[in-house]
Amino acid sequence: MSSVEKDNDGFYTPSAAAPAPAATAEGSSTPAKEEKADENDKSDLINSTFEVTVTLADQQVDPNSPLYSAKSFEQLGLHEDLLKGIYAMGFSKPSKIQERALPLLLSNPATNMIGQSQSGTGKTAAFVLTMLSRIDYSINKPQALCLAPSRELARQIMSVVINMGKFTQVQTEYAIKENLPKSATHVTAQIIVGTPGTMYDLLRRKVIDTSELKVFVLDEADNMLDQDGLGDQTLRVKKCVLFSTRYKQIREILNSHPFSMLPRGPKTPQIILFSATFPDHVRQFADKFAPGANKIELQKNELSVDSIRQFYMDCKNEEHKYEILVTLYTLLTIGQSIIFCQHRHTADRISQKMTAEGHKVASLHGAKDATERDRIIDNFRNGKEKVLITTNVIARGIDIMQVNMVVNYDLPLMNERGGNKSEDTRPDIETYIHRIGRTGRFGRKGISINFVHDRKTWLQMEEIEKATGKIIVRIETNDLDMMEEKMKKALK
Ligand SMILES: Nc1ncnc2c1ncn2[C@@H]1O[C@H](COP(=O)(O)OP(=O)(O)OP(=O)(O)O)[C@@H](O)[C@H]1O
Repeated sequence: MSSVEKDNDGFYTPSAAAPAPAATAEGSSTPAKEEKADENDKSDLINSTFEVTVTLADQQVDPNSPLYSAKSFEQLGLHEDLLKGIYAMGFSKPSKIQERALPLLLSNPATNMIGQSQSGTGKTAAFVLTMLSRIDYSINKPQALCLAPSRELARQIMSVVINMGKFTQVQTEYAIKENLPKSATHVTAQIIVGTPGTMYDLLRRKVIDTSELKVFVLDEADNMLDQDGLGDQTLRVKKCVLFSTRYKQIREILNSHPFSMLPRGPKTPQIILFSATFPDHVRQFADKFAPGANKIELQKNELSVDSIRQFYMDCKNEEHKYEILVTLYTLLTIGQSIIFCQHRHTADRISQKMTAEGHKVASLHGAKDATERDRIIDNFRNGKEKVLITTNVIARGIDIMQVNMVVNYDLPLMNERGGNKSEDTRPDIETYIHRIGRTGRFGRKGISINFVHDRKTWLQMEEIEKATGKIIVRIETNDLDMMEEKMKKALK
């Protein structure tokens, strides 16, 4: 049986086991430290720094900023090798979520965590450092699994694991389509990062043995647990994991004390859930998924960072939306920008049309094959492409500092989440928050522009404004100079 993997842009595609590929440059396997560092240089997934206008006022010393911390990384009890990795990445102080979460994540006995913090505030480092801290480097067995909703995000997380762990002996593997582990029977890597369908497939076929598992992370946890999203597949992964650890516990007890009583509760790995959003309907489920968790939560009015200025443009109709986008092209290429559409075919259509008219844009969505997806996102990451037209597939987690503009060509709607809600035209508030969070990373300035073109879309935007508590300012579409001036001012 081949499992089914659901992309974040709402489509199911089979994730049958593909033949194991040769090791790739993005860290599908990391046999030796030297090789790893070298591979990193080549893949350069998170290091591109071209043309970034960093306007970081020192938010890390402002107690009201999500980037603030009263502590240093040394005070968080991290191993020296990890401190070296952190400093090599250019981090000097922890952010608020790192300062608050890491002591809880690293304390013993290990306790589950449900952590919420705005997009771009450093959640990845918090869970990556936990994985790297908890594994026993002398054991060549999987000890930390991390699930993410898209292959792009899984690759990015892997890049952080490899960079932060570059002074350790960590070995890593992917569980994503077409980057399957080199060994078809037995994974020896300690950290595995992947998407839930492929991870489940590898667990089910016992290619991944989780009897030594210490940490189980869900990044973008609300999306990973949502029954309209990836919830079923994530649950299956968890069941496999729990079965395996419980089985090992029973075996150990019976081997040493054949007549002893079995302990009541199963010995489970530490479960870590992180996201910028935890809507009410997922919160209860998250509590069950990560029982007894320490919690770090945001208030509803704190969901997005203030450094992202939000605008809207009144378009006359669908065709006018396209015209405005083309008019914006010069502004879109000042830094880098991501244009979000509702459907794959819209993303393709717009990008084909703009390309034919001489503009340089790329499109990315879940219908493209894995190699092409990797090539497109890597080109965007290293600045070869400046404008990316896409679907919700990269709405979450993708961290590219140079992105200073996000355009919601179509507003995100609940019916894109899947299920049978094709009539549901309510705005998808969480996806909106994640989409605009692709800009304004770690204190940078960014702007988001929503296109509205009729009463329905206007009301949807109003609902978003109410739910997020942030004002969305109108920009005139017929005064180009004023538009440019307003937008440049917002980015200063
Ligand atoms: N302490 C730090 N000092 C400097 N930069 C940091 C620090 N922590 C994280 N960063 C950088 O901030 C950026 C955003 O971090 P990260 O991607 O972990 O955010 P996130 O909270 O997971 O966002 P999202 O909700 O969008 O997934 C990254 O480029 C990361 O390298």
